[in-house]
Amino acid sequence: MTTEPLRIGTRDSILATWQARYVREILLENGWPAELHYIKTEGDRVLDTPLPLMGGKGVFTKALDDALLSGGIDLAVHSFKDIPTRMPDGLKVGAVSRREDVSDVFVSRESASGGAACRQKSGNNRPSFPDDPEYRGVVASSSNRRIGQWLARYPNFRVRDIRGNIQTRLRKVAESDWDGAIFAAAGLKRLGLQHHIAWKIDWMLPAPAQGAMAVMVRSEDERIKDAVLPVDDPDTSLCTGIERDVLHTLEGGCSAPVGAFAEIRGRKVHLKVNTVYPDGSGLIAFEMSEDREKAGDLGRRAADEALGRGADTLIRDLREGRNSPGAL
Ligand SMILES: NCc1[nH]cc(CCC(=O)O)c1CC(=O)O
Repeated sequence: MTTEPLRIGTRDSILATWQARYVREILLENGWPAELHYIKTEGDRVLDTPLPLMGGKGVFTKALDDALLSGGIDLAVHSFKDIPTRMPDGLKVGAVSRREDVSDVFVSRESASGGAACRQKSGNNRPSFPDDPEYRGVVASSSNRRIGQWLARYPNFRVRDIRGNIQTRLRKVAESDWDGAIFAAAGLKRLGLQHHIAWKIDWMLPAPAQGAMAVMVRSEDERIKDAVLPVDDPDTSLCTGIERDVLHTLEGGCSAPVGAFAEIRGRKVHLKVNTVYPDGSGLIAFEMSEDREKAGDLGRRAADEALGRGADTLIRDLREGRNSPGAL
């Protein structure tokens, strides 16, 4: 039995590092010392291109997949929502962590710099700008899903692209003349930056697997698969698996405007799905539930339901470069 520490591959952003350290703690508690290996991905290097234009698939994961396959690292820790639904040959998800807050939140120009002073009382998710459909505001996001859902609700907003790690994005918002930007609550909370949240966007559906971490391992590496098992939360694994099945069946990449959120309520799994054009038109939204024991194909069935309701046209239009229905 060797005593070499396990090698955990991670991106070098502070969120990625926090997540890799979280996994390292659990491994250590279970008798597996481990060290972090920092690896830059295309998504870290190329910061001047909007995410949906970067070819989507695996911009935050490919360099870590390659390091796993070549044996340079033993496991890789990711935000699960950044992992393409099509797994590279030879790799698999070995564990899915319990979820942080899954919601998307609004960081206003004021809360990006000031924080707590402008924070609203919890339970009050009222917008930080005039809640008037005529209001012509500006919101920043590089996610088609967030932009589409936002414009479906606030069609008079203009949209700005925003890239970079969490601190960079907070700084950009603070220095901007925008109303604010949309962030994942999970990232801000993990880093103790929740005081920058102005309000929770409680009507927005998160990305499939948002708020969960996933540990990637080599499919054949029994030793590492055993080591990472204590990180796994079976309920989160079930729910995020269903959400990712929706995206996979719709054949949307990680930049597809697909929201999906599954949660366990008693004996049932309850799933919410929506799809929308990035210009805010053509919103399709519905819910389905199924007994836990029979929920194995809930994600696929929900995707079929979405296709029947018109998501087939959306997927075709986006693949052919049309961002709104009928636009040629
Ligand atoms: N796409 C980048 C990304 N990937 C995971 C998170 C946050 C953590 C999570 O959602 O699990 C973020 C930042 C964001 O969306 O604001």
